[in-house]
Amino acid sequence: MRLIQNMCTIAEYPAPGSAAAAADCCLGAAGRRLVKIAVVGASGVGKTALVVRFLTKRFIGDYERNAGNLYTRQVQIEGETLAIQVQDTPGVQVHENGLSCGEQLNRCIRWADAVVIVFSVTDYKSYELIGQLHQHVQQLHLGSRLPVVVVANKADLLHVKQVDPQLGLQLAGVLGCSFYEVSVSENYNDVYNAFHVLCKEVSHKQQPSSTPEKRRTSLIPRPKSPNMQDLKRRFKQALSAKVRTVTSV
Ligand SMILES: Nc1nc2c(ncn2[C@@H]2O[C@H](COP(=O)(O)OP(=O)(O)OP(=O)(O)O)[C@@H](O)[C@H]2O)c(=O)[nH]1
Repeated sequence: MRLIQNMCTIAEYPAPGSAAAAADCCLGAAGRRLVKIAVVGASGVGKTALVVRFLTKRFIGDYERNAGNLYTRQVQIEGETLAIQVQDTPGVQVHENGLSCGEQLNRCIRWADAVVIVFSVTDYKSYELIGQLHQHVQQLHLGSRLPVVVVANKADLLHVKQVDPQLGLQLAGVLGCSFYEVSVSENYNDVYNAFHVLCKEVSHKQQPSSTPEKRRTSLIPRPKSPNMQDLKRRFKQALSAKVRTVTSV
């Protein structure tokens, strides 16, 4: 769904893949490091609500159909301010022979540095999609394992619950992802934490484990420590020279 009007706190960005988007692909505003996140999942699971909550802290409850909007905010990760772009996506369709991800959705996934896969605890089918969606995401990023967080939404709707969150937790564990059960309508902190953990993961991935400078330093051979025999010999030489000097005086 598309965010309803009047979100003046959110800056809208050009669609992924456009020339304007390509221009700021690595650095966000003010030269900050940029983390690009796509939010995917079945229709109606609360993707737009999740994005809006993360960006504005507000739950509005009424959203238009998704127009594939891209939004931005800044987040502090380990003392650094990162620019974050969040891409809301159209709901994934399911057909007899599996997932049907349109080209728009695939483009968003390819563009992203990380993905939030959302399902609703009130919709078992949306949960069943998670495994396939995760596989699809990784296939579009062959060669580099994309950070993914699985989010189980609508935890407040206990009376119509169809999925035990434990199932989500187990599945996320099998897929090697973090897992958050949230109620977008009732709790901002869990939503924030889900995005925060993902940003942290991307941030660590973006930073090379050791800088070229460090690597070069580690390649310079360290001076050999003198061996004990040599030390003893030199010590004896110095001692006898001193004795000679003393006796000659
Ligand atoms: N009770 C409750 N309702 C929620 C929650 N999150 C979202 N909703 C409602 O679920 C409905 C669908 O939310 P959307 O954010 O539009 O879902 P979507 O995944 O973007 O849907 P598509 O655009 O069709 O893919 C809306 O009526 C929201 O108000 C939640 O945590 N609790």
